[in-house]
Amino acid sequence: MITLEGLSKRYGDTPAVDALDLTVAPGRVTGFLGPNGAGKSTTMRMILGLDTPSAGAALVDGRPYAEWPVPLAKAGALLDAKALHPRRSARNHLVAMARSNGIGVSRVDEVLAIVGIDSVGRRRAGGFSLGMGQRLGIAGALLGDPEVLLFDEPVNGLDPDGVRWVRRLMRSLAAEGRTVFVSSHLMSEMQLTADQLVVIGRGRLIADAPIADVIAMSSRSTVHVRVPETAGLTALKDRLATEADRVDTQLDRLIVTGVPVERIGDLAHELGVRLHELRTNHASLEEAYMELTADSVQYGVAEAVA
Ligand SMILES: Nc1ncnc2c1ncn2[C@@H]1O[C@H](COP(=O)(O)OP(=O)(O)OP(=O)(O)O)[C@@H](O)[C@H]1O
Repeated sequence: MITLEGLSKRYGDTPAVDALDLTVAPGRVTGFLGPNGAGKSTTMRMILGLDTPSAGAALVDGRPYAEWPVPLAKAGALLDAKALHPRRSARNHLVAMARSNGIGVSRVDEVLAIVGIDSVGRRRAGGFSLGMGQRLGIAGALLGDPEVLLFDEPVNGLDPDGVRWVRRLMRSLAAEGRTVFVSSHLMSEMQLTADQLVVIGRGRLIADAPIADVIAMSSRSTVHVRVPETAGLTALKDRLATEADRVDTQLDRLIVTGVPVERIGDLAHELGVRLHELRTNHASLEEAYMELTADSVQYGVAEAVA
């Protein structure tokens, strides 16, 4: 488990992370989202003791990461896949990491095989492609067989096969009861991988909720109701107008925002209105995310008018 308590980091006058309170629970994949400069990497660095908080605390299983006797056995991370000695072989890079944590060298060969780069383990890591470098970074994260895993943009540079592999790996690590905290800008990928979403903007928490709730809360999620009789359509529309955020009519169809599908079904039943269709049109995660972060985008460009 990861716990953030009032976690803050300032660089000069700029707050990079601003009073974050958060629990990242085991047994699920938690996606960590936010616009460029939102503070995701800074938060991850503070969890790993690589940056010192200006205020508050970041705890891994109740203690600062660095205080664990074998840190790599508690938490493993992929932060910057390029942060390695370019002339060292991939295997030697992992051997050095393992030795510093008292981890047996046999585990190095295990993790090289898990990430699928065992055949190139003796090649210089500096000559690796972006995707191979990511795999090596993930091998490093898995080295201590840790309970907590942090991945900053893990699918960066991976081909579709590699992306699927990372998705399955994250899901299986979470299924084993581990805490998996992963940042990404790829919304479609997050929608497939994450159970829980944490969204930050300008260093502050915007949302911490199951992915299904984030999507359901979006105003882009609507319920479509098809009503064959005009009188019924009008009656249901008038009734919905008292509690919906918005009701639009398209021919024999009502498009309702802000009322759950179950409630609409109940209201139609109460009014004796016959329905030919009742379905939820879910927003995509990308739509929900854009809406949540609209006020926090620092480096956005004005959207072109079609
Ligand atoms: N070493 C540093 N010195 C000064 N400012 C920094 C430093 N590191 C980060 N920042 C600033 O802190 C803020 C948060 O940056 P951070 O890299 O954590 O964001 P991020 O959410 O990871 O962004 P991205 O999605 O672009 O990777 C940004 O405004 C950034 O410019």
